[in-house]
Parts: sequence; C-alpha cells; structure tokens
Amino acid sequence: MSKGLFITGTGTDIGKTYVTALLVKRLHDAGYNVGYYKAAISGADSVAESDAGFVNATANLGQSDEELLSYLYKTAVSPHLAAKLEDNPVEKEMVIKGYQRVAATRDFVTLEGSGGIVCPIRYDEVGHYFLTDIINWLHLPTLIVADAGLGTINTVVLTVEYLKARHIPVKGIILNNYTGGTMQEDNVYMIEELTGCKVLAKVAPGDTELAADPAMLAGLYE
Ligand SMILES: Nc1ncnc2c1ncn2[C@@H]1O[C@H](COP(=O)(O)OP(=O)(O)OP(=O)(O)O)[C@@H](O)[C@H]1O
Ligand SMILES: C[C@H](N)[C@H](N)CCCCCC(=O)O
Ligand SMILES: [Mg+2]
Repeated sequence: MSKGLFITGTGTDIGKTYVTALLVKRLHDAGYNVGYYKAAISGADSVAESDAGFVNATANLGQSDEELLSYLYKTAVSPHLAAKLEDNPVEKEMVIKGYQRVAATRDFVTLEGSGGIVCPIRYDEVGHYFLTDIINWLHLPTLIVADAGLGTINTVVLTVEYLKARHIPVKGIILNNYTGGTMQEDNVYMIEELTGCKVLAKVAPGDTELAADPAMLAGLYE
C-alpha cells in the first residue's frame, strides 16, 4: 500500500524543491521505492526545466514527464491565475488520478506544493481549490520547508497554526540555508518551542545530500 507526504513551505522560492530533491534522493539511494508528484507547476516552459524535472533528475527517479505532474503553466504567477491566463483550469479528478498513477508503482509518493500553504490552485466560477484541498482529497500529512534565517519564527508558526486549525498533520520542519550561529540556533529552539514540531533536518547552501536517517524520513509518510 503506497504512502504519501505533502511538502509545503513558508512561501515561494524558499527551497521546497531543493529540499524535496535531497529528501527523495536520500530515500532512493537507501533503496526505498520513492516517487514525486506535483499537481500544478507554474513558471516553467517544460517539465525538464520545472521543479518536477529537477527532483526527477537529482534523485534519479526515472519517472516519465506525464507521471511527474498534472498541470504545467509557463506564466510565473500563482497557479490559479496561470490557469486562467492559459485557459487550462485544474480539475479535481485529474489531480487525484495523477497522484494515484504514481502511487500505483511507488511505495512512497512525495508531493510538493506551490508557493506557501495558502496557494490558490483554481479560483473561478466552477471551483475554489487551494493546496489544503489537495491535501484533504489525498488524506496526506505535511512537512514544512522554511528558511533558517531572520523572520522564520513568524512564518513557521503561522504555517503550522494554519495547518493545525484545519486538522492537517504536521510531521516536522526542515530548515533550509542553515549556516548556524547564535540566531539560527535560537530559531531552531523557538520554532520547536512555539509549534511543538521537530526540526528534522537542516540544509546548508549548496548541500548535495540530506543529513537525515532514511528510516525516519520514510516514517513521515502515511
Ligand atoms: N540550500 C540551497 N543551496 C543552494 N541553492 C538553493 C538552496 N535552496 C534553494 N536553492 C535555490 O534557490 C532557488 C529557489 O529554491 P526552490 O526552487 O527550491 O524554491 P521553491 O520553494 O520550491 O519555489 P516554488 O514556490 O517556485 O516551488 C532555486 O534556484 C534553488 O536551486
Ligand atoms: C511562480 C512561482 N515560482 C510558484 N510556482 C508559484 C508561487 C505562488 C505564490 C502565490 C502567492 O502566495 O502569492
Ligand atoms: Mg518548487
């Protein structure tokens, strides 16, 4: 039976893809049958140039373009707007089928969100879909990627509170661009203290491996 994990972040450009690629690589290299799926990607001209192409290549997953995502938009804006501009709205069934297609062959399916946790995927007369709808449709737990630096206490606590208020499980946090020092070490403490969630790993600029136990990472999926 396949298990899933939804990786969200405290915003766009925060390092979700970079960290997801390292996490999936760590599992793949340890022999886990892991896959990747992203419902809607905006801001890329091709799959190869997109988040999905980066993760597929970095972790050497060997997934086909069709398997990696359901919607690809060229316009680098929120997916709901890109969908309107490119006349290709997200359909709930397409997302569910897209996930199920990967789950059919991979034991651990890793989904990446778009932007931060509040990201409209579709917003028109037919439907108002957000990332939290995808999480609920697929009954997924979440992992939060956040920057290690100044301002992260606020954005992590807000993201966790948003998810907790919707009864969505938060399995932990990974801090990106971690360079250590008094402030960042205190950020780790304050984030754990204020959210009750663990900082599971730290990624430094330029890291090519994730310093985390594969069995612990696999245990995050449900
Ligand atoms: N630890 C890191 N070391 C080096 N480069 C990084 C690191 N983290 C992120 N980057 C780079 O920063 C940029 C933004 O990261 P990334 O694409 O992972 O953000 P994202 O949160 O996935 O954005 P989006 O919301 O568009 O999906 C990318 O060019 C990525 O390669
Ligand atoms: C284009 C960008 N790189 C992401 N793919 C989408 C970011 C959506 C952000 C939505 C918002 O919070 O304003
Ligand atoms: Mg990304």
